[in-house]
Amino acid sequence: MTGDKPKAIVEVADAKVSFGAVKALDGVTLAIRPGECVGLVGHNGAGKSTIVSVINGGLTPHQGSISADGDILAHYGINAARERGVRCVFQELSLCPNLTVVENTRILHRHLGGFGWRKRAKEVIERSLDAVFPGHGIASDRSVGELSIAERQMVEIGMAFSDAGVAPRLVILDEPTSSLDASLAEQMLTYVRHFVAAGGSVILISHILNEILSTASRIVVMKDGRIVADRPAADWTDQSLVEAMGSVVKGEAHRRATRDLAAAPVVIEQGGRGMPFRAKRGEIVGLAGLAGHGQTRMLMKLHAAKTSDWLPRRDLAVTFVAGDRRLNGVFELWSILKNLSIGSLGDLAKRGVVNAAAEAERGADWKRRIDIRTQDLANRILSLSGGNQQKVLFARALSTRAPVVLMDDPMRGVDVGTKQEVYEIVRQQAAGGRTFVWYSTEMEEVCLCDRVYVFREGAIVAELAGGAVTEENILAASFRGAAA
Ligand SMILES: Nc1ncnc2c1ncn2[C@@H]1O[C@H](COP(=O)(O)OP(=O)(O)OP(=O)(O)O)[C@@H](O)[C@H]1O
Repeated sequence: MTGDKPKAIVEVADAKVSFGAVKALDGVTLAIRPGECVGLVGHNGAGKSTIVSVINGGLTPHQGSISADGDILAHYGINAARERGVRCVFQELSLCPNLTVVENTRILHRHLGGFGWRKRAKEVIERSLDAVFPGHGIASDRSVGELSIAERQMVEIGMAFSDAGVAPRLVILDEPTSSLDASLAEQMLTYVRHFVAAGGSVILISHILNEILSTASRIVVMKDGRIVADRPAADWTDQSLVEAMGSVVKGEAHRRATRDLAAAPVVIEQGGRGMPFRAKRGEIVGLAGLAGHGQTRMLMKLHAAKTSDWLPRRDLAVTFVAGDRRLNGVFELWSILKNLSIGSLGDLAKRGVVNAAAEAERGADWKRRIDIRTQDLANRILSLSGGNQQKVLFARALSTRAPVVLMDDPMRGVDVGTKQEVYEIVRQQAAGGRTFVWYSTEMEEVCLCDRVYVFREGAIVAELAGGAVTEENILAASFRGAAA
C-alpha cells in the first residue's frame, strides 16, 4: 500500500490463468480502491471477464495473490467476496428463469430467509430498482422467464446494487448496457456516478467507449491477457482508447452514401398496428425505439412469414441473428465450426453428406474475416469469450445465401474493431442486393440504416429515411410517437 491512498477493496497481483494453451491472464495486477469507477476495455477475448471472475472470487488464478482491505488472503472465493460487498453483473444473464424476481432476490441474499422473507425481499429489490431505474415498471412478482432481455438485465443490475444487510462496496458490471436502450443506459450510468461519489467502487466493462469515457475515473486497457495501459479517464480520448486496444481508427462517416432504391422491388412486408413494414431489395432497414417496444416481435413475425412452408426449401428465404445468444443462439455442446456451418449445410452437403473440407474452408475464411479468436475451430463454442460467440452467430447468418437477414440487436458485446469489419460486410452485401432488417439498441448503428421504423408500445409510430435518420428524430419519435 503506498502513500495515503485508501486501501484497495480488492487487489490482484500478478495473476495468471490459462485455459489449455490459451493464456487468458498473463500476469495481471489490478487494485480497486473505494470511490473509483474503473473502466475496463479491450478486444474480444482480451481477458476482461477472466480478471473480473478472479476479483469476484469465481475463479482461482493458477498463479498470483489476492488481497482485500490490505490483507493477503489465502482463501478467496465467491462467499468471501460477497461478505466483503463484492457483487458482479455477468455478461450472460444469470437469474433463475422459473423463479420470480423476489425469489431470485432471496437466492442472492442468503440472510433474507425466515418468516416474512417474501415481503423483505420484495422491499429490497424494489428499493434498488426504483433507485437505479426510476419508473421501471417491472412487477417483482413476475417470473424472470417472462421478462424481456432488457428487463432481465435491469433486474440483474438492481440486484447487484441492492442492500439486504451486506452493503455493496464493489460492483462489477460486465457489459451491463448491452441490451438496454440509450435512456435506460443513461439511468444506470447516472446511478453509477452517484454510487461512486458516495464512496462505492465500480468496475465497468463496455465496448461502448462513450459510456466508459463519461463515467469512469480511471481506464484500464487489456490486450491478449495483459494490462497495456492504466491512466486517469481524463487522459483518454475515443481515438486514443481505440488505438490502445490495438484496433485501427477508421474515419467518421460510416453512413452509406444515399442510394436510389425507388425502383428496387419490395422483398418483405408485414402489416400490424401503426404503419405497415416494408423492406426493399438491397435496403438496410433499422428498427429503433425504446427497448422492448415490439421490435423483436416484428422480427419474429417477418421470420415466420417467410418460413411457414410445409416443405423445407433448399434455398433459405430468410436468416436470423438471435439477440439472446444463450437462449436462442448457440448450440452449447457443439464446436465453433458446427455452430457456424449449421446455417448453410444445404450449400456444404452433397447427397446428404457434408463436405468436411468445404466446411473447414468456410470456417477458416470467417475466422480470418471477423477475427474469431480461437486456436482451433473444433473447440467448443463455450470456450470462446462472449463477443467471439456473437461473431460466430453473425458468420452463421451472413455465410448463408438467404436474401433477407433479420438481426435482433446482433452486436451485443462485439468489440469496436470487429464492429467496423461487420459494418463493412453489411454495406457490401447490401450493395450486392441483400436486404437487412436490423434492430439495434445502439444509436450509432441505427444511423447506418437507409430507412428506420421507430417503435412505441408495439406499433410503428414513425418512419425516417436518409438524412432524417438522426438521433434527435429517433428520440423524439420514441418518446412522443411522432417524428420531430
Ligand atoms: N472456459 C473456457 N475455456 C477455454 N477458454 C476460455 C474459457 N473462458 C475463457 N477462455 C478464453 O480466455 C480468453 C479470455 O476470455 P475473456 O472471456 O476473459 O475475454 P473478454 O475480454 O471478456 O472478451 P469479450 O469482450 O468477448 O467478453 C479468450 O481467449 C477465451 O477464448
